[in-house]
Amino acid sequence: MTVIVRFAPSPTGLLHVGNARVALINWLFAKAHGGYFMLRYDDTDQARSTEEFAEAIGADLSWLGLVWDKKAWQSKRLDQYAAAADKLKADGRLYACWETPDELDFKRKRQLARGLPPVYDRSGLHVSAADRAKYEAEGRQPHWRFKLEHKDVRWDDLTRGDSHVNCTSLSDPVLIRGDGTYLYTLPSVVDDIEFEVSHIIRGEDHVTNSAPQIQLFQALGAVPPAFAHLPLLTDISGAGLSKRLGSRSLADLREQGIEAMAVNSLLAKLGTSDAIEIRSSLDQLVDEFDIGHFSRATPKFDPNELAHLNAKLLHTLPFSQVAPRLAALGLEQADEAFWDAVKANLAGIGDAAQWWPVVAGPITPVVEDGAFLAQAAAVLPEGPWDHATWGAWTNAVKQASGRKGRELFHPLRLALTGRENGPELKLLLPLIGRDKASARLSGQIA
Ligand SMILES: Nc1ncnc2c1ncn2[C@@H]1O[C@H](COP(=O)(O)OP(=O)(O)OP(=O)(O)O)[C@@H](O)[C@H]1O
Repeated sequence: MTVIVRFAPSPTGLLHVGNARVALINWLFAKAHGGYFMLRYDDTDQARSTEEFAEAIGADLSWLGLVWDKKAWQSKRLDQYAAAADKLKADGRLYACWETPDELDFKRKRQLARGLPPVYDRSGLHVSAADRAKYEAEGRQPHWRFKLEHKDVRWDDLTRGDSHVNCTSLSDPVLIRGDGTYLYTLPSVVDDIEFEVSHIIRGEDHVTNSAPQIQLFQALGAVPPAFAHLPLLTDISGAGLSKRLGSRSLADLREQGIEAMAVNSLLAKLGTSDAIEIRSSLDQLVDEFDIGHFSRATPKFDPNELAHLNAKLLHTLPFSQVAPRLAALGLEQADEAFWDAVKANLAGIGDAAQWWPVVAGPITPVVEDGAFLAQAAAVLPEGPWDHATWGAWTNAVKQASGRKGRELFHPLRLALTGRENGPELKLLLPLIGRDKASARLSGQIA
């Protein structure tokens, strides 16, 4: 069987880390099984969907490296949904209902007051021709419900195991609103059939939808795909994430200097039995992927954990990979030695910019003890300088001054870099060079 999966966001906001986790797991599942990943915009809600959000979602997925094999827009496929609706009507599985929202509300309240579950009573099935004519004359538009079979629907969920929903306790779902627009269910199933989706991997928010959807697959003459419902990712406080509220968006993370592979490394392993470690490529995550490793416990997104992974990742990146990005930060002259010196001290790649003046100048040195610095300047070695220079020089300063430890090193760092702490001076010193070092030790801006 060819594995075909889809990520189906509504373009109503920016992707958050929860959406990204589902997209990534779909993509990894497809690639681990030699299959295909589809991006499908669930944009039938024309009022809230925008082209800008659709583009931003595509850009976010591309940034993560989740290249899609196919892309579709539900708003361009309305004819297919109408054809499916016609078939369901002809088969007696889609029926018109004429209640107004107030009438439905009243019915629900009455049922609840009698201690009954607020399940739709199917009165739409028994509307007389006269009543129908009356409603039409009043200008009412019917909404359309899918007639469920009142039975238990079971499926073997790849994450939740044996799952079932008793459809007797569900209202027949509305598939088409009074204004003729489609709710999520019908377009989703029609697309999954047409695009031959083999596995639906999505958030747990869709578990109860699965039973009516399975019946809908069958009513449209198709075999339902396999399902995996993953627990929803929450914030560290346990609060939910929402695309519409703009929480934890990928765009924000990118803005903060977080690397795509740091996000992928975290989201591919969060909520699994595997250790969370930095991975430098999606291929590595594909090799390690097993959907059976995802647990049912609610995973929490911890920004500090991501920041920590990001710093670790930067440490592993070769200069060839970061050179264009350093250039984009205005550091065209930064070379491999600079990158190797600073990479361990960056929270985000943008931080490299703050270290550039330390090697290229000018900076204002911090002079704590001028006499000591003069003593140190006097024993500065002649060039050429390399990684051994710092050790040789500080040994000489130690001999000359009798200082050691922090008392020896800290004033040198303050003078040479103007900062309390930072990259290893062994690596920085040859980049600063003798002239600038000497000037800074005497308190000059250099
Ligand atoms: N917090 C979350 N954790 C994991 N998956 C999620 C989370 N929220 C949504 N998803 C999944 O993301 C996919 C895209 O869903 P959808 O576009 O409806 O996102 P959403 O964030 O729920 O949107 P909105 O906030 O606009 O309702 C679905 O598979 C959905 O189950």
